[in-house]
Amino acid sequence: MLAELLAAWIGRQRWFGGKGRPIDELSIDSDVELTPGLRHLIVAVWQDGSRDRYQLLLGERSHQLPDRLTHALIATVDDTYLYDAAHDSDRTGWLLEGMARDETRSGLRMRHVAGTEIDTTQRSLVLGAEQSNTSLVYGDAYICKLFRRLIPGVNPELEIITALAAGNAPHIAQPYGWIETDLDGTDTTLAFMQEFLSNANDGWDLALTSVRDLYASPPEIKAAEAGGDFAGESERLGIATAQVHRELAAAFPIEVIETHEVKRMAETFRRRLGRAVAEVPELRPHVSAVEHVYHEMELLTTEVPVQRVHGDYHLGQVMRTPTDWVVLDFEGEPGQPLAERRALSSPLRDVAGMLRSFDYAARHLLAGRPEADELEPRAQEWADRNRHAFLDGYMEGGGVINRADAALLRAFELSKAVYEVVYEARNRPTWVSIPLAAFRPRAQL
Ligand SMILES: Nc1ncnc2c1ncn2[C@@H]1O[C@H](COP(=O)(O)OP(=O)(O)O)[C@@H](O)[C@H]1O
Ligand SMILES: O=P(O)(O)O[C@H]1O[C@H](CO)[C@@H](O[C@H]2O[C@H](CO)[C@@H](O)[C@H](O)[C@H]2O)[C@H](O)[C@H]1O
Repeated sequence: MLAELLAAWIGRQRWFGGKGRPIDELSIDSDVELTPGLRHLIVAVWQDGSRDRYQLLLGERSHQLPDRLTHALIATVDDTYLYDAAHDSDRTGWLLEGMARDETRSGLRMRHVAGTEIDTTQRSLVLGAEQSNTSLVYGDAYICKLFRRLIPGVNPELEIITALAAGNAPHIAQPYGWIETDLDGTDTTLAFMQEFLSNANDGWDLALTSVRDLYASPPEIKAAEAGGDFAGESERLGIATAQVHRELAAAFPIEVIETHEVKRMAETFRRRLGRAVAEVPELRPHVSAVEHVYHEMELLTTEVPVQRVHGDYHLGQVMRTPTDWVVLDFEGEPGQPLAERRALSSPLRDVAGMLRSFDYAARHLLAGRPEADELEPRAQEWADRNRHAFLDGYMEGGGVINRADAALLRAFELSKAVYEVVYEARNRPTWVSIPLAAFRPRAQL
């Protein structure tokens, strides 16, 4: 009965990955009472013969559900209201207590990071932009991300942040605790809690403010002269990025991949391109130009130093505190298998991701607008200026980009743009034109 009610509800949730396909069956794999009125559930959802698992915090209240929770209602059974308790600050405090006390409940292990103390009096709010995960912000102290779709294994975010924090790395949000369980016999991260950067701004919002300022300035004003010039910030972000890469190299293994593996990498890029073209036909006219870039990478690149990297680096993953840039979300590209997200890669992949993001910021206000053609040169100027500043900062901070790396960097950029075209076609179809602009011929950096 509960399984049927959950099956009717789960398909409508923002974080549910199988939207648009009928749910054939939902079963409850695990059901643990954390405290009276709060249960932790792992459910298996079957669609088209494949299974995905999700976690839920199930709240139960008798007789009455406060108004503030009606949007989280799952179902009413007799006099009992069943609801998504991630939204119930009267109950979510229990997660803080569980982590602070290192509690274990029927295989659910709640842990705090050694040397930290968790203030269990903080009350939570669900962060507005609930996407593939649900983040609970506790007061202005912590942000706890509940991973909704469960993938067996330690989440790369937990793995990387705790390793960097152990080395006192400056550009990360401090870790406080996590929740884990065994899934298919593997330690699996269910939630991860970090310091909440209460007085910081998102890099994407800051960059857009700068772009808007330029577009509102008289046409003769150059990006460098506009009041909201962002290049200083881009350069500082480059310096911070180089430092994070150094710290990742120190905390995890590093290797050098040689010619035959570069070929394998090019094959992976080509396979992804093939799949992307099949899904988004607008890519077809660009295939031969992209393949040419992949071919050049194979010809010119002999050895590539590889290490752990961020993996999905863009302006929405960095925050500017009053003093510096902080890097968030070391989870890699959502949707890729865990092994791929943890694989060693060239740090230039992250550099390419951020370069793409400057292009996005410059063009996103123009997507579908009648004034797009007129503003295009200004968009290009803003993007070039900030891309250069970021690269200057990266090298100033000790990051290495030598002459031979140009072909590799270009290949990473285009491969990321291919990924973005698919991402936008699936999630934000009106934005597809933004990554498609990356395939237009342009001056090389
Ligand atoms: N430590 C933090 N402090 C303040 N805000 C944060 C923090 N971590 C994440 N956020 C906010 O939450 C948003 C989404 O975070 P992110 O880790 O990228 O989650 P997701 O993987 O669901 O996209 C960020 O863009 C940022 O605005
Ligand atoms: O932040 P996530 O890990 O969920 O990353 C995914 O979503 C991103 C969108 O929020 C997407 O990033 C793309 O859009 C950004 C602007 O919203 C832009 O700055 C990035 O350059 C662009 O790639 C990301 O690719 C996707 O994995």
